[in-house]
Amino acid sequence: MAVTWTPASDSDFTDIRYERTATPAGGIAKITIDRPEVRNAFRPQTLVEVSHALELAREDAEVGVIILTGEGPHAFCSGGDQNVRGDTGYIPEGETVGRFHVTDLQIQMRRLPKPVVAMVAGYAIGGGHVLHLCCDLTIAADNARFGQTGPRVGSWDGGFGASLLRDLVGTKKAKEFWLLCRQYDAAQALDMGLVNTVVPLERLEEETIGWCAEMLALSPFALRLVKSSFHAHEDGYAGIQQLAHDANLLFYASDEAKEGREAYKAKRRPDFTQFPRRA
Ligand SMILES: CC(C)(COP(=O)(O)OP(=O)(O)OC[C@H]1O[C@@H](n2cnc3c(N)ncnc32)[C@H](O)[C@@H]1OP(=O)(O)O)[C@@H](O)C(=O)NCCC(=O)NCCSC(=O)CCC(=O)c1ccccc1C(=O)O
Repeated sequence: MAVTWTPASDSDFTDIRYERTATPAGGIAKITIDRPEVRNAFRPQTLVEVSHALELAREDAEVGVIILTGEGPHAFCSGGDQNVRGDTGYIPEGETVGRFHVTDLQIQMRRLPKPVVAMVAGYAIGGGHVLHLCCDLTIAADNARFGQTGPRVGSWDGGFGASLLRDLVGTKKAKEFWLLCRQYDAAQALDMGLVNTVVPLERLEEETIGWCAEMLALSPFALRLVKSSFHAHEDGYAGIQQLAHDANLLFYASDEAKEGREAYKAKRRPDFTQFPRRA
């Protein structure tokens, strides 16, 4: 399915593009890291903008699925921009002290109650590889290459970069990624369960849209629960909290929960006897 993308924000993004398209089943948002001159490496500003765009997509009731991608055929993302890496983290322009903006972004992607799909052409390397790991699905072009470079450049990610990778490819292979810093092509990535499918580069967006359209045809709240169910185990207490709060959202619509609310407002004792104690 070929689609037309429309810029979808008043924000003055410098490092990304935020676009939307409408399909009969609902809207798709696309966030494109737009720094091809550095293989779409991210600097703090890039991540601030991605985070803002994710929030826009979350709050947009028309949007059901979000695509994260990189500009051009050469790279999805090559991780942290080594030119703005200081001794205190990655340093925003005009500031002297840095941090890892990617820490919060990874959590935001996991928390987001809509599926996030990585659309990968070219390199997904370093912190860029971790971003694809944090996406719910990955659609790869046949020129995609995956790998971690941390130990080569004096860095590592023992968070999602290790744990999610291990969940996908197994401990030995995940350690191989990190201990040898090799790169793996798209066929190898598919073989080891790192990506969902591989298609010719020229069909990458069409295929990704197809997967998004399939999800858009499904129950949005069921998709939300599927996502939080997976993360309940993977993300520990924070994952359980997300799933529990999602369930509570549903419970709020029940007569039983409404009785508690209405009784409180009416300053009377709640009458829960009308509700069955289900076996
Ligand atoms: C990606 C490459 C394999 C692509 O190779 P190639 O196609 O041959 O292109 P190049 O000629 O190498 O690159 C073109 C141009 O881009 C510049 N560039 C590429 N990547 C970066 C980068 N990451 N930072 C800055 N600049 C970059 C390159 O220098 C060239 O510029 P010219 O001026 O034209 O020469 C290859 O480019 C490559 O290996 N790149 C480096 C990959 C890398 O090591 N990335 C950093 C890994 S560390 C990291 O990402 C930490 C991230 C993070 O914030 C973090 C912190 C704490 C916990 C977890 C994380 C986390 O992992 O997320």
